Amino acid sequence: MTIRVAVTGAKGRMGSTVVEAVRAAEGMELVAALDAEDEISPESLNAAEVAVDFSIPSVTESNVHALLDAGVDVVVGTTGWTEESYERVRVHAEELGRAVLIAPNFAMGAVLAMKFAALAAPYFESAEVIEMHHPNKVDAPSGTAIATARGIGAARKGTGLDSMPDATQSDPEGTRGGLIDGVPVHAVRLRGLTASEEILLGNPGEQLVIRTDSFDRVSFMPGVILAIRSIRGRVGLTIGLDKILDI
Ligand SMILES: NC(=O)C1=CN([C@@H]2O[C@H](COP(=O)(O)OP(=O)(O)OC[C@H]3O[C@@H](n4cnc5c(N)ncnc54)[C@H](OP(=O)(O)O)[C@@H]3O)[C@@H](O)[C@H]2O)C=CC1
Ligand SMILES: O=C(O)C1=N[C@H](C(=O)O)C[C@H](O)C1
Repeated sequence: MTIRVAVTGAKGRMGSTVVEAVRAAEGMELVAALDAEDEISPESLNAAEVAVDFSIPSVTESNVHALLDAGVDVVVGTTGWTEESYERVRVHAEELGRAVLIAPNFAMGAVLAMKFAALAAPYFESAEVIEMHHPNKVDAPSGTAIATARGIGAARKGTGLDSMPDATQSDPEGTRGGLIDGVPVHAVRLRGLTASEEILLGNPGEQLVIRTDSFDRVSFMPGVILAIRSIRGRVGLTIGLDKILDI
């Protein structure tokens, strides 16, 4: 059976790539391509069953609520989510018996890098995350870096690795990065990049580096298409593509 798909943020870098991917996908039909100027309503969604949101961090939550009210399940790649906004969407989706999947990164390499980092984290004294993106990105740090740092922080809990070795006493310019769950996170914006992340893990005399690079936005498309196919039949909020891949 054909899945009727709508895209919100359809004129953006990711949205326009998703539009092409849905058009090319077997068993899917693109029935609506909405952007900033378009209202989200049952009419504008044109009987879509699943909507994919790649808009901007400041509007994604309200888009998701509007999409749920309009009667569709929602796949979200937009960043900017907090524990509070997750909770509001979880409650709304459960009330309506609908499904929302929010993933900070749909690229296989990035999903696995987050997993590998959490797996390695309890065995290293030091861990730092460096995310590197194109200079048009509006948010920092990246959603992927936040999720990576949270995964590392959670994996270190209860292991005796209370804090990381760091003798820094003075850093008036904040060059040691931002701390997320105790993990230093550094953001680079560089012309020529698309999306990269490096996780550095250190012990006396050794280092493990986990690196993932998206050179092209096509890297995110297999994950987005898989999410569209998998979301039907689920209820409530799912966070992360790893849950769909069951890894
Ligand atoms: N999960 C993942 O795998 C990935 C996630 N991302 C995330 O996806 C998001 C989008 O990134 P990117 O495509 O580069 O950004 P862009 O700025 O290229 O695209 C965003 C689009 O959304 C539009 N928009 C603005 N307001 C609304 C609205 N209310 N409703 C619908 N659309 C709206 C923008 O229009 P206008 O320009 O007129 O404001 C623009 O066309 C970011 O949060 C980014 O971090 C990116 C890559 C992969
Ligand atoms: O804005 C981007 O480009 C990306 N955003 C996501 C993020 O913030 O993690 C995913 C990927 O890194 C590309």
